[in-house]
Amino acid sequence: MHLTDKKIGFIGTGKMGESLIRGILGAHSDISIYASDVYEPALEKLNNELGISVSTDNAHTIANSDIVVLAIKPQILKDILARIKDNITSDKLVISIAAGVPLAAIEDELNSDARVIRVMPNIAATVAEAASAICTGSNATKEDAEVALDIFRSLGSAIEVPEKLMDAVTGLSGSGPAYIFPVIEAMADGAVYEGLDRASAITLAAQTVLGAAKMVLETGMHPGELKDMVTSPAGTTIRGIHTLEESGIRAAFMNAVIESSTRSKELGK
Ligand SMILES: NC(=O)C1=CN([C@@H]2O[C@H](COP(=O)(O)OP(=O)(O)OC[C@H]3O[C@@H](n4cnc5c(N)ncnc54)[C@H](OP(=O)(O)O)[C@@H]3O)[C@@H](O)[C@H]2O)C=CC1
Ligand SMILES: O=C(O)[C@@H]1CCC=N1
Repeated sequence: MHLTDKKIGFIGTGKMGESLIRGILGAHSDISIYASDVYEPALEKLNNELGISVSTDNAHTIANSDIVVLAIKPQILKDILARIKDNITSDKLVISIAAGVPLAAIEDELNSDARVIRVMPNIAATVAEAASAICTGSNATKEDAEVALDIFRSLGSAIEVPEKLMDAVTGLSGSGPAYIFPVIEAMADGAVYEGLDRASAITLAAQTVLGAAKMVLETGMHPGELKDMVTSPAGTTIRGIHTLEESGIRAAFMNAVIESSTRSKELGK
């Protein structure tokens, strides 16, 4: 099975829908993508820039697709599912990326044979560096899971997890890019304070985050050990680390992930 044999439809072309569409087209330029949304200017932009087929009619998108990605807000998911229920036949694979919404809640709104997979990607799909996790619904086959993993691995990395861990994934990697953007901005601010120009400061800060992440992924070393490689005794780095620890950086990041996971659980209720 090749992904390019599949036609993918997007319901919702907001921030995440567009990110996934751009990422998928970057990885598979000849794939057929259909998309619908209520906001016509967003559709026109995607049609003009990417040449994909667009419509304001979700039924049209579904009819043309083998895989239907639900990229709409969790709060309106139930309403939309009720409206598209009879368009989702068992020959289609449904992928929901809605934060918090459990597979059972989605399956309850669809016909009993609906094949559903839940995925938590992140916005870095735009540049094929997303970190995604998937879990499978009661009718999804092994092949469906492979198809979903293929799609999201082509957008970065993807793993399968038990559904009970999806809120933790949401708090960590789903929301995570938004924790790191301010870190990059703030690090650059520090260098601007010290006299570096803004553009150079942002480039150096972003490359520093990218390089640190790549070292963790490629060396397999523990982040603490990598940190120790940078901190010379009585050097510059340990002074910076001391300040960060005084500011409670570890608790701040842990709490961000925990609070975001808690909000994901709330969205599922
Ligand atoms: N943003 C992110 O980084 C991530 C988001 N997610 C999940 O992705 C989903 C989408 O989030 P995001 O892209 O940020 O949200 P957006 O609001 O940017 O996108 C949702 C889009 O759906 C449109 N829409 C509303 N009603 C309908 C309808 N009836 N039919 C078709 N389209 C409709 C909205 O239009 P309008 O605005 O006019 O209402 C909007 O363009 C959410 O469930 C979120 O939890 C998951 C991982 C990361
Ligand atoms: O903030 C949100 O709710 C969505 C889900 C994960 C990232 N953005």
